[in-house]
Amino acid sequence: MTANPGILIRGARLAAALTERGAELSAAAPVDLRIVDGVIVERGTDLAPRAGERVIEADGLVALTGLVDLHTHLREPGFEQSETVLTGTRAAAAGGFTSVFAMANTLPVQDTAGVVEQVQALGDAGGYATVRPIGAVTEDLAGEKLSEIGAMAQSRAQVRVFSDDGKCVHDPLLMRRALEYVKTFDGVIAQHAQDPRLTEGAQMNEGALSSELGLKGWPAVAEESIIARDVLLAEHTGARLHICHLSTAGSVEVVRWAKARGVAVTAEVTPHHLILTEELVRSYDARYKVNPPLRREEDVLALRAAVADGVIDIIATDHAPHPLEAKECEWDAAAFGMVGLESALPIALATLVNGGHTSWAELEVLLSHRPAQIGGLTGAPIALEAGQPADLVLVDPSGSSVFDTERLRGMSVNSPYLGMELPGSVRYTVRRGYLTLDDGALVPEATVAAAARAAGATQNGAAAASAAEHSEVSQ
Ligand SMILES: NC(=O)N[C@@H](CC(=O)O)C(=O)O
Ligand SMILES: [Zn+2]
Ligand SMILES: [Zn+2]
Repeated sequence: MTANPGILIRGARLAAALTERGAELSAAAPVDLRIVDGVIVERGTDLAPRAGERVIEADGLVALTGLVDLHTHLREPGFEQSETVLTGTRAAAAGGFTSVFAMANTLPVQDTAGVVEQVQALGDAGGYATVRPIGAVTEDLAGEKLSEIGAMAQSRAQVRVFSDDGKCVHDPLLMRRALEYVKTFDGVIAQHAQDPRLTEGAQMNEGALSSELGLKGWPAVAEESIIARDVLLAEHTGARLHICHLSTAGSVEVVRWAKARGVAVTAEVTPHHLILTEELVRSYDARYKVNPPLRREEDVLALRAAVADGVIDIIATDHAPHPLEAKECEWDAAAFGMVGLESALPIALATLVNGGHTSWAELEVLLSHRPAQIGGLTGAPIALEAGQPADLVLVDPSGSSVFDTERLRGMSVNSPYLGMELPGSVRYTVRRGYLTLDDGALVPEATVAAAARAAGATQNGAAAASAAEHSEVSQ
């Protein structure tokens, strides 16, 4: 029956066991994990290898449940010169991600059941990661009329997260209606908080430096005022609100206040807003042009502290690939956005774990459990123990290396970290019991696609097949 003889991981340290900030790896006992047919079937010590089993020696490696990115731009359909679902999920696997939520700013926009189902199917076929499409809040992201939220939620893609990301849902009545709508099925609105009037033509963080450089400023209040409004709307409607890419100290204070009031708000921060500052804009190198813009050192420190004290719930990459010509131009003409899937874990190590702001166990929550929970992702593990789905990542936290284009596995190279020395590396990614990243090398497409098909036939396949039958009957 078992086509796949399984995997035995020996001597890994579980992130979940490293609960103290600043703890050495030796604070956790090494454990072995046996994986068969997409499930962790055994956890113990000194497990004996079985015939045909792939043995991974994980001494010195940390095991986390597979990373989940709530904010990825996969660009397909429409912008395949930047990324495709396949290339973006390869980048995800290289970064230790087993699931990604794909933003809706594609062409056509992910604002119908047909488009979200297409994106999800492309993810399923590739097999490098679970792709959960995000639905647009408004038709064509135009901010004028609500999209087919219900149809997307009921589609095979079962959309739970809705966002006009790239654009702010600015009309307060539309925002209110969207929140009311998603509340009926426990969905969530992920807001790109940017007041469009306050940021017309804006190019970088507003302050002394923007004046000095002669670039139009993007004030912190453009973000903070939308967050303040939306947490009040979330409180009023009782719906779940998620704030994308928090970038200012003031935003942290607004979210802190909202949480203290009991509002159902969650917040994300990107790796780049945890490490980079506006000073980089002095170079006029458009790799540093991003939305929201890089802010001041004070903001970076406030964001790290907010992760440490739980005001910020998750880290999300906002992986935003762009072709060279969109970046190798004058600052004003360049596109906003940075790739981030492959660098997320090293940056999180550099800024949070190695800095003593979070433990490994907290990092696993920030990059895996909590984003899964916010996005309503089903079938993701909540612990690496027997009976759980085998989505996991093995990370080598030791050493550091220069981050170069070799490390980028998507189509675009607009990373702000090229040439920087970053700690740690992702060694193995296991999705549904099969390898997508093997000792730092991506597993070939045909192998992964075949493994995904086989995995579909055993576990989730049963549910998917019955859902498909059901939808055929009901059509
Ligand atoms: N973050 C970015 O700078 N760009 C994103 C849009 C967005 O996330 O707002 C993109 O789609 O390129
Ligand atoms: Zn955005
Ligand atoms: Zn985005």
